[in-house]
Amino acid sequence: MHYVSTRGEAPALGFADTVLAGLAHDGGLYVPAEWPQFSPAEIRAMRGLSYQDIGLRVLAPYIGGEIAAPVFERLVREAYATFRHDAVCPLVQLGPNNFVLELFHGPTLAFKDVAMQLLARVMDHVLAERGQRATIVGATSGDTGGAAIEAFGGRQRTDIFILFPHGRVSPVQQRQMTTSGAVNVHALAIEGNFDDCQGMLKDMFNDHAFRDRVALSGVNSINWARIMAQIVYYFSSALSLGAPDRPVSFTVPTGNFGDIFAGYAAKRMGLPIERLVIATNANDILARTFKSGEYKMEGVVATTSPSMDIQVSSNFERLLFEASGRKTETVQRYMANLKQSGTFTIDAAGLDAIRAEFDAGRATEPEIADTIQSTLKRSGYLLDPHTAAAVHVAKGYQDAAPMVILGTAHPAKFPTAVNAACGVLPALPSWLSGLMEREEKYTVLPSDLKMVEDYVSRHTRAAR
Ligand SMILES: Cc1ncc(COP(=O)(O)O)c(C=O)c1O
Ligand SMILES: N[C@@H](CCOP(=O)(O)O)C(=O)O
Repeated sequence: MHYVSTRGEAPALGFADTVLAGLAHDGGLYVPAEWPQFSPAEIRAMRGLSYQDIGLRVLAPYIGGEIAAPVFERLVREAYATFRHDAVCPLVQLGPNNFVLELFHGPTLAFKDVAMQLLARVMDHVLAERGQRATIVGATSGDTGGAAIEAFGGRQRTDIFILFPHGRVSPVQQRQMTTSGAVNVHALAIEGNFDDCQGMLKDMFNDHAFRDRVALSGVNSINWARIMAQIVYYFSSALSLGAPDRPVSFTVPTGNFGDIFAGYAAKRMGLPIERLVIATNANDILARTFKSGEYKMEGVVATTSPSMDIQVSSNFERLLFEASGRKTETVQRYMANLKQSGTFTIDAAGLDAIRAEFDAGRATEPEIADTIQSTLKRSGYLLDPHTAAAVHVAKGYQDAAPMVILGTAHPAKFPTAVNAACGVLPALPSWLSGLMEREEKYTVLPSDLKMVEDYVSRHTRAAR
């Protein structure tokens, strides 16, 4: 297996190089050169397997033999031993044909742990084999940062710098990033929003001198390994509901488009998926694009689902690549327009291709609050605001296929919003109970590329 850039001007790479590269050298994102295929019989044969064993089968073609099978098996088993539920990602039934896939039983209570726990182990293994170190820089709207710090904190071969928007993450999210205490962890509160943080991260990757000097790597979903690991739970949940003999639909709370792109990948691999529904909060650029074909930035508003307060949805580029028939010139044109004028228009064929695979809807703040309240009343189930956005949007798509809503965060990460919506104050699980009392350590920096690069250069131990 090798991986190609969505912009077509970077060398194709094998699995390990793709993981270390993060973003391609031409500014594009890596995607598999072809989608591995699973026949209905091969999918059927996964029924009844554990989450870990399904993962080993689904992920094997992507590794392409670059990590020896027994080693990869150990990494997978160690990664999911950190989860507090035997099923790793259990399904909970809310009503007839209606399910929540709980992705928040990992150490930081968000779906990011599913991929990050594996990515950290894979990266460590590759770096150790090569005798190298790496500097990891990540941008977060709240959850990726905590998951990355938890997964990479204390590791010998990496220093990790997480850029988060100052004052725009929940108090629990912030403490998960600022109280690690590990010497290789640096939490940077940036005076800006998530798009500013992610924009600077991409600029760092495109500053090749800096990138090479610090051996830059990324753990956002620009890194293919993040998407890859998230494909597994589409298989595991669909298998529990009768795949491949019964199609299943998914509604996914969406920001950076990584999670739902993993669903698209599962479909391309042969998993029968009826609908893939994009659910946004009030920052609805994806829902608007789906309707009009015009991707148009309008500024971000702060919501009770802060992790989805995103305008520049990085993985949408992977979809544009597929929807254009893998025409890298088309992707380059769209991305150049976006950079220049904050907008681009998807051509008719591309838009038809996207509409053939996806549906999309948005949830307003009152709709999210109402959904938290009514779901608690009707099903006795407490949603976090991100999952609630998806539950609201999914209501418009109830048909014959079971609908699986991706439960991306535990409600205790957003206690104020949940309490305001339904009067219940969700408590943190016991292993995190001291979190809010721990001492914080973080540095506030302006949204200024040179200042952030300078900070990273001075504090990394991987500089050449
Ligand atoms: C809790 C939560 N839900 C949903 C999302 C959106 O996921 P994605 O960015 O993969 O679309 C995020 C952040 O990305 C998140 O942290
Ligand atoms: N919502 C995310 C934003 C970054 O997403 P990623 O999946 O690209 O890492 C967050 O919580 O940080």
